Amino acid sequence: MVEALLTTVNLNKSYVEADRDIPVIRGLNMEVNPGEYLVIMGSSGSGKSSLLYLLGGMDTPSSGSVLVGRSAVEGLNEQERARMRRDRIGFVFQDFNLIPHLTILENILVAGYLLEKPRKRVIERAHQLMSLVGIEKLANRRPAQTSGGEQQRCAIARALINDPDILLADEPTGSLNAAASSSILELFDTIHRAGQTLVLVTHELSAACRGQRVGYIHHGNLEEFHFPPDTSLGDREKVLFSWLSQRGW
Ligand SMILES: Nc1ncnc2c1ncn2[C@@H]1O[C@H](COP(=O)(O)OP(=O)(O)OP(=O)(O)O)[C@@H](O)[C@H]1O
Repeated sequence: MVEALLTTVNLNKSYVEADRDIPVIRGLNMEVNPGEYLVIMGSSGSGKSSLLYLLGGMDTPSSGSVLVGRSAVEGLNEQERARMRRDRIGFVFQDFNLIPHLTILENILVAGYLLEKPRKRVIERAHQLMSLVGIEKLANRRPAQTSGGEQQRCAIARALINDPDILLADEPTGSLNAAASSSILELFDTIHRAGQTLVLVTHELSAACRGQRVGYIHHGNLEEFHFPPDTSLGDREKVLFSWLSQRGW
């Protein structure tokens, strides 16, 4: 049996507001398997980002477990958790989060230098990734001198510099126009075909249809949708829309 890369066991997350517990994730059980492309959807405020942060070890559950391989994240100390995030998880955000005074190349390298790898090897890998994501000519520009789509490509290269087991992306096309958005989704398809495991949070149907399976957060839990085999992108949108509508999306 294939071992899941990420597993949640009875995962709960509440936020405290005015001395009251507000539950967001409630007893959620899920797995992310090697090589899969999982999409997380849900209405606004349903807990998509919260779940992604828990999966990536960037936040701590109120109770329950997130297992990365066989290691429970909540059992790790701060240093071990930082190492786990650095070595195993890549994160892409809606707002790119690049460092403005560094060049595109330097933004990618910074994440790579955190690992104890030879510098030469990190620089080679950064150039390979810039070529993969199509920004090799922009290496010496600062983020402000590039478009939103190019900045997101840089952020994707940065997230891949340590060859993470899983790439987690939180609304990565949310700040982009339609053309840039669709080219980023094509880039995700390419990365996925090359074997990268992906978890994408999105509220866009067209983006969700690129995945293999959709998890819809409903009342703090995850309901799963599997696309019927051999359906066109257009038909995938129709069946997913119909399934989501039944759940009040
Ligand atoms: N640090 C926090 N403290 C208190 N409440 C929070 C905190 N972070 C998130 N929340 C609340 O938890 C709920 C889920 O937030 P989350 O950002 O995970 O939802 P989301 O599905 O990603 O939303 P959106 O699609 O609007 O980005 C929301 O009601 C939000 O206001």
